[in-house]
Amino acid sequence: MTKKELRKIAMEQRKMLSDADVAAYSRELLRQFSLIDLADVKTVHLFLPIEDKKEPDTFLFIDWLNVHHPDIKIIVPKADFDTALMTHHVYTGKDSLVKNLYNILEPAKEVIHTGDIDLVLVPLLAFDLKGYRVGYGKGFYDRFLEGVKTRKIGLSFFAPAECIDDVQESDIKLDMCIIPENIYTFK
Ligand SMILES: Nc1nc2c(c(=O)[nH]1)N(C=O)[C@@H](CNc1ccc(C(=O)N[C@@H](CCC(=O)O)C(=O)O)cc1)CN2
Ligand SMILES: Nc1ncnc2c1ncn2[C@@H]1O[C@H](COP(=O)(O)OP(=O)(O)OP(=O)(O)O)[C@@H](O)[C@H]1O
Repeated sequence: MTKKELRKIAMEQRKMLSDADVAAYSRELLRQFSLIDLADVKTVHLFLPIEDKKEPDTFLFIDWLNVHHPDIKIIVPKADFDTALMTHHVYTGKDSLVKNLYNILEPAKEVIHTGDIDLVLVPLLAFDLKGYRVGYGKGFYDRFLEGVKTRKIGLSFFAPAECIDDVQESDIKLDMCIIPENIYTFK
């Protein structure tokens, strides 16, 4: 299927989820994530969930990391919709977040992280069995992940599509994708 078709289906599937579904699936995603070896990970980059879009609740991941891996630094993005580029900032707690025009929580302060990132939790609407993904269609994560040496792990509430037909040169492949029931690893 095409990205456009997969995007539409995923948006409809998400709309059907109740808040309780989102919470339960998010806990299952975290349970799967907790099975991954983080021994070499010093820095984790993650997206903050957009209210109303029924994204995985990554605040559960933040809380879990703070308890089980207190030395891991957490980085969150700030998106510039004029340039489709993101800057990356050390997460210092919920109090430091503000909502932008697109209802995305982002750090208010401009302390930019320029060091290495060992692992990125990648938002997506759909992914396929090769590890390609479909997002909201602005290419933010493709631009960000181009040329960054890091482990890329997608988070999805739904099982993979067989194949994304219109993959482009600029599309970045995931190393893994977590769904509530399973972890997919791509070569
Ligand atoms: N939590 C989270 N943060 C993220 C992403 C994401 O997928 N999830 N992004 C991943 O790349 C970037 C943001 N991408 C986005 C793209 C579109 C819309 C949005 O609200 N679109 C409108 C349509 C607006 C338009 O087309 O002008 C909508 O869906 O109603 C939001 C975020 C960066 N930050
Ligand atoms: N590295 C890049 N440099 C320039 N343009 C890019 C790059 N990556 C993607 N694009 C462009 O951005 C647009 C959106 O790409 P695509 O449909 O793959 O977005 P997406 O992966 O669904 O969205 P997102 O990454 O925001 O979640 C496309 O027109 C694509 O050509």
